[in-house]
Amino acid sequence: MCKNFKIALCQTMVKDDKVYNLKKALEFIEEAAVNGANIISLGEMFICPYRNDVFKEYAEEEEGSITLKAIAEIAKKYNVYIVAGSIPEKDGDKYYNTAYVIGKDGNIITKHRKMHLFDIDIKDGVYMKESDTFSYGQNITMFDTEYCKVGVAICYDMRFPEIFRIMVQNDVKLVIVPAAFNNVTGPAHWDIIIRNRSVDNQIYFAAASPARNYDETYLAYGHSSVCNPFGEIIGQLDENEDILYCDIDLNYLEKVRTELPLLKHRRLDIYGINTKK
Ligand SMILES: O=C(O)CCC(=O)C(=O)O
Repeated sequence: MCKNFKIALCQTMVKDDKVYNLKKALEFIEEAAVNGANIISLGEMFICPYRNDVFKEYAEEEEGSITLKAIAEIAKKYNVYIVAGSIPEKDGDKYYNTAYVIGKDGNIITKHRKMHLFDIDIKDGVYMKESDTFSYGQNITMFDTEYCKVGVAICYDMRFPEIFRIMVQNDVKLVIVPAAFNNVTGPAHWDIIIRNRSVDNQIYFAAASPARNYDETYLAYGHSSVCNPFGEIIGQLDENEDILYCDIDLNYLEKVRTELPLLKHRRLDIYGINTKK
């Protein structure tokens, strides 16, 4: 098993224009692949503005999806894994905020439907009610690679530590989270959550955001980040378009787990909940 590999987080600018957004995503993926990335992630809703009034208009069914076809082709061309940020998925009369994972052969390996929908109302801050459009995903999502098992969640999901502990119990060593925090909760919570999820679970944690578009009502925080298993942020962008590259070193992860054996020291006999594999 290869213990070292490179991930790239593509922080693209998202406009109210699907053709533009897809073209931009493909350009960034191509650049990341040429620069040696093995696993590439796009941000949450890289294909459409983060707004309830446009989600249904931008939504695609899995079968026949133009976006997925293009991402699959580029994954195969460059022999890379792609966590295709998220897109609005239409399934019958339901809609989901969905991250597709595409394998090196261009096939869909799995998909994560956002489990926790972002329904919040911070006075004079930010209002969002995703459940006006989307239905709840029902599954924790993990997939195997030749490097390690990888977990996938979407944005608000990252606030719920239970799912990452379950992932770790299933041997996940890297979590990738397409996300789009905002200019209120981003400065307050983004770094803390990323570092907490990493340090508690002794995993690499990568969060990929869209860039900030000042023409939009929802101002994405940007700041795509990667944190190592010791809780140190080893790479972070600002709010502008860019690609973040980070080397993942699983020997380092083992070193951290050996020197500070938190996972071994858990009192699973006492906690009594969520301890099953
Ligand atoms: O949790 C937050 O503060 C932001 C979440 C969010 O923007 C989302 O789930 O899309």
